[in-house]
Amino acid sequence: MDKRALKLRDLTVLSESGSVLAAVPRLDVAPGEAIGLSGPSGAGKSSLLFALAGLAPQMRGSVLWGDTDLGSLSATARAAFRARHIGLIFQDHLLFEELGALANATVVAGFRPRAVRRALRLEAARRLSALSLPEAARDVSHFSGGERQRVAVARALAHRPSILLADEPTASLDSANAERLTDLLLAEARDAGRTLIVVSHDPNLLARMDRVLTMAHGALVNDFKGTSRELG
Ligand SMILES: Nc1ncnc2c1ncn2[C@@H]1O[C@H](COP(=O)(O)OP(=O)(O)OP(=O)(O)O)[C@@H](O)[C@H]1O
Repeated sequence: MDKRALKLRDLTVLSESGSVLAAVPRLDVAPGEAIGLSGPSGAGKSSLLFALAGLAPQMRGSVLWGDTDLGSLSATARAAFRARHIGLIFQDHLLFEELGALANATVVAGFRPRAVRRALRLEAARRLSALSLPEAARDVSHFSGGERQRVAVARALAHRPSILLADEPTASLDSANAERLTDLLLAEARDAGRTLIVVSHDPNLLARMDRVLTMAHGALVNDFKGTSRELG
């Protein structure tokens, strides 16, 4: 079954101590849809995005990518699913400062079988050079904000995932770099038919998504696709 299709059913995302961070009774995302997730600070957007990657501290209910329910998998099986199907771009990039761009972009290789690691490294190197990044071996600590963000994109895409999740990818960029990154994310999603879900406050980015979901107080309050639809 197509892993790019997302179904949430009675999802509750909880903190380590059991407080509710986000609750979504029902949500369906079609394969290849580009979704923006907006809403005020503290609304639960990152918590929901992390749950979609199987990284919530705790959760109840179902996060179904195709026929795989992340909630029913062990932590090891969730990590394996992520390494195969999900590309993640974190807020503030979360790069390993002491490593070069290529080492950062191929971190996921450690979670994949030996047989696919070489292909993955080649793909990461190809992407870095296509993104015009400086010397792949140089520590990323010396990179500019835009360059760091491109390393994060190369890392998210090196294993050719069918799902791309990004948490405020343009937050630390100037407007020209933000627009370039939005172009890149949408091209990567559309060219390969990837499902793209992006948490963002950036109105320019949100305006270019197929559909924008708005959250408040841990709940989805609006689902906008061409014509606004208030959720009951
Ligand atoms: N692990 C956790 N334990 C306890 N509280 C948490 C945890 N993670 C997030 N929170 C709290 O849950 C709320 C939602 O956080 P979240 O990061 O999901 O919001 P957000 O909508 O992404 O906000 P922002 O736009 O500021 O990034 C916040 O009040 C946050 O402090």
